[in-house]
Amino acid sequence: MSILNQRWVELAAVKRELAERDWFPGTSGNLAIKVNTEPLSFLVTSSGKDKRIETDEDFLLVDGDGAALEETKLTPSAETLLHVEIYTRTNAGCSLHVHTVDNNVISELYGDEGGVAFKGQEIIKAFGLWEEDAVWRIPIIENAAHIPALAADFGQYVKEDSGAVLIRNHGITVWGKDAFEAKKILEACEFLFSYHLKVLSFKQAKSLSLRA
Ligand SMILES: CSCCC(=O)C(=O)COP(=O)(O)O
Ligand SMILES: [Zn+2]
Repeated sequence: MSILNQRWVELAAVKRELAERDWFPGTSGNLAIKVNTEPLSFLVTSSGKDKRIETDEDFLLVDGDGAALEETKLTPSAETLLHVEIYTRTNAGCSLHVHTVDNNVISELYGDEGGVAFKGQEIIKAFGLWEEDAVWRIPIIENAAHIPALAADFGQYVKEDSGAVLIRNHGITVWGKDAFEAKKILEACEFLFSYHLKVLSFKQAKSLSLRA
């Protein structure tokens, strides 16, 4: 199997798993996987499709500017430039972007602080942080309709070969050395968001019941 086909199969498997989690509401989300480093090329999801459905037009190959490398009627994801930032700034091999209610609520709750930090949670070992007092901080950037501006802002936080950035009231983009690592980071982030929101709501319910 060619590298291109191998990467297609890998990305299709991730897409299937994220779809099973219902992480692609309303056609949102986009995924990418690197095919070649020099010159850069990567597969990215076609824009505007229902990513829960599997077709042979799910991905297209683009270059380091995010432009299609083959004659196609498909349009690369509107957010391809964010994936370009990742592959041009790091050695990451896969990048994933999803919109969930939990990541949107967390981004709104902590957006004014420019980030959200998690500590004291076993799952942050998924980010390669093994120390007892380790802190995992996810930057939060403001959303922008102008994608080149959004990508430029996003790029400032793309420094390591794996990471995550929340886009306020939009979604999360994560990346890792390969599809396995990117998915692990995404799942760990969403676990932390869901846990945190549950704790906040139970604490509020408890304080209300103590006041009653
Ligand atoms: C209805 S979601 C709005 C666009 C977006 O944020 C997204 O993630 C999906 O865009 P794409 O062009 O990748 O389909
Ligand atoms: Zn999006």
